[in-house]
Amino acid sequence: MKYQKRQKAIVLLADGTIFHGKAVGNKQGTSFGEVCFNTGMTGYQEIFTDPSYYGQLMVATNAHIGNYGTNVDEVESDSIKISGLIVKNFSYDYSRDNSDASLEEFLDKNNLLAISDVDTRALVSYIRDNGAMNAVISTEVDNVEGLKKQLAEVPNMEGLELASQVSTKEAYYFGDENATYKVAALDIGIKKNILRNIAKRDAYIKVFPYNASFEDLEAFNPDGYFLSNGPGDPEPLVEAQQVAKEIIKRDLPLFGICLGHQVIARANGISTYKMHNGHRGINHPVKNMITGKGEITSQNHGFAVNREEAEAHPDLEVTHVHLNDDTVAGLAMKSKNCFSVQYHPEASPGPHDSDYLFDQFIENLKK
Ligand SMILES: NC(=O)CC[C@H](N)C(=O)O
Repeated sequence: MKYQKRQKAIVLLADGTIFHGKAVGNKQGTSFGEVCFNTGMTGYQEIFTDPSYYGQLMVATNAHIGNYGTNVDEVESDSIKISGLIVKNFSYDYSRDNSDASLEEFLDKNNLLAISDVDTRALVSYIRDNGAMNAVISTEVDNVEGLKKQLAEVPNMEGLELASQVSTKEAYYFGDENATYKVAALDIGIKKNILRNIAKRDAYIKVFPYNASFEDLEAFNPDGYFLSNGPGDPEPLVEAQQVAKEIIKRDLPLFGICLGHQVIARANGISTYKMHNGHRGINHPVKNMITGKGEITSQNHGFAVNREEAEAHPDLEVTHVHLNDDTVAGLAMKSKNCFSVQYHPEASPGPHDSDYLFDQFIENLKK
C-alpha cells in the first residue's frame, strides 16, 4: 500500500445520511455536487472528462477504479468535469501497455478530490431508492454540522443552466477543411468523441459557443447542424432552443444527442422532467421502434423527454425506447430533416451498436 495513513473522509447526503471512507492519496478537502452513479466496468477516464457530468459527484459501481491507468488520448474534454469521485477500491498501481500516467496522477493534475473505501453498493442502493440528491464529500469528518449548512446552499440540478460553464468561449474548427460536408455544432457541453465520429465521416465541423445565434451558425454555410450533449437542465437553455427552432423552421438537417435531444424536444413544445435516478452506464438496452431491433447503448442523463406529449405531437415520432423503464430514447420529426437520441452513439470505449446514427446524419446532409 502506497499510503500508510490516509485521511478519513465522508460522503454526506442532503438528507443527512453519512457513508464513511478515506481520501485517495494525500488529498484533503471538500467537494459538492449531485451524487450519481455509473455502472460502466471501463471508461472511467472518459466519464470523468465528459462535460455532461459537470457539477456531479460520481460513484463508480465497479469495485476497482484506476487499474488500467490513464492515457492522454482518452479524454472527452480538456479537463476533469465531475466535481468529485467516490469508489470502493482505488488502484494506485496500474498495468496497461499504452497508459501514460496513473489515475492518481491524473486526478492530482486536475485537482480532483476522490474518496475510496466507501461501501459503494450500500450507497448506490440508497440513492436508487431515495432518488438523485445533492451531497458533499469531505475530509472534514468532524465538521458534519458545518458541511450540512454549506450543502443546504448548493442549488438543485433541476432548473440549473450549466452549459455556459463548460462550453467553448470562442468558436473553433475540427477535422479536415477539405472534407466533403460542413457541419455547424452548438457546443452545450460537447464530447470530443462526437466530433471525432462526425469528422471521420468526411465532415469539417465548426463548433460554436452555447450562446451563438442561428445566424452565427448559418454564416459557416453548413450542410447540417448538430446540437451536443451537455450538463444541467435543458429547460433554461432558451438560446439553444431558439437555435433549434430556427433550424427546424427552415427544414435544415439537424441531429441532437442527449442534452441536444432534450433541447430539440423542448423546441417542439415537449416538456422535460427530472428522473428519479438517471441512466448512467454502458449497457442500457434500447429498442429501435423503426427496425424493431435492440441496441445496447451508453447513457448518461438525469432528465428525460415527456413520452405522452411526444407521442401526442402530430409531427414527432418516438423512434427509440429505453427497455428498462419505457422512457423516450430517440425522436424524429415526420415532416422535417431532424432526429435525436437520448443516449450516446459516440460511446468510447463502446458499445458501438448505435454508430449507424452518425451515418444516418451524413445521409441526411446529402438530401
Ligand atoms: N449527457 C447529456 O447530455 C446529459 C443531458 C442532461 N444534462 C441530463 O442529465 O439529462
